Amino acid sequence: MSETRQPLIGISCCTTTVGPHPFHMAGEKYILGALQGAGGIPLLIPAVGAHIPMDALLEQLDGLLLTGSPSNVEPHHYTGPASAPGTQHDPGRDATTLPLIRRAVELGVPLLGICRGFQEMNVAFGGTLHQRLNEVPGLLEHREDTSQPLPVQYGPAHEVRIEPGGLLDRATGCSSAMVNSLHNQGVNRLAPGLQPEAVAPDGLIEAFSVSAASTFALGVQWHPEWKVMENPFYLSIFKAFGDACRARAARPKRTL
Ligand SMILES: N[C@@H](CCC(=O)NCCCC(=O)O)C(=O)O
Repeated sequence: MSETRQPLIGISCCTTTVGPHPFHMAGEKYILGALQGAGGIPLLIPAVGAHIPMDALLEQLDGLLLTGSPSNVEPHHYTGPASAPGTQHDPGRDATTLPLIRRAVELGVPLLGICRGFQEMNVAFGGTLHQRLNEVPGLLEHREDTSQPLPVQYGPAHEVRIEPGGLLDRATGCSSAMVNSLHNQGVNRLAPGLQPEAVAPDGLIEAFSVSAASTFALGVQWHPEWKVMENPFYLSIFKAFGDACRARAARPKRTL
């Protein structure tokens, strides 16, 4: 009997430029989250949109990790008003992740979306985003204080209440938890077919699952990848994702 192989986890990249050259990159904390938290082999997915053969890629992948990013999803993807001048966008990333998310769910590839990745999941399934949470009456401050060192920026910022009996409850065994908060966009209208899994004290949806998914498909607005091995709540999310990836890795795989 052969041992289950280590799952291959695709990680979404952002585009950037180094000197005059375009690059595709993903933050190290996401790579370590896939490697150490989920126990997978990380594979960076370049943000080249339709140039990537999506079905062939997803057939090889056992999981898909959608990273955070300073850039925002372009609002035309959710028929939102134009972004404020100076807003950072990444059309290559949008063109890659939005179709990839929909197809991953159709093909039963486990999915974990973080921050921008969580927002992408909502948009991919037809939801809308608040573009500037700080201008929405009644909401907490969800942005990080960028004048502080990183460990402070990624420190606990607010509580989330976890929906009893949901995917996140089953994954973590927690009814509430303290989470970090480093974003200024958020769920406005939740997409059809997404199930709230955690809510901030101001009512903002902070986690959801995909009701129709045949496997683990969770989005979280916070950053569980931050020092994942040191935070049992964050680690339990990556472990549950990793378990789903291992289950997929155990299936017979087609060769390309
Ligand atoms: N731009 C969006 C998403 C915020 C986000 O993902 N931040 C993470 C940045 C750091 C990193 O790459 O991990 C918003 O402002 O809501």
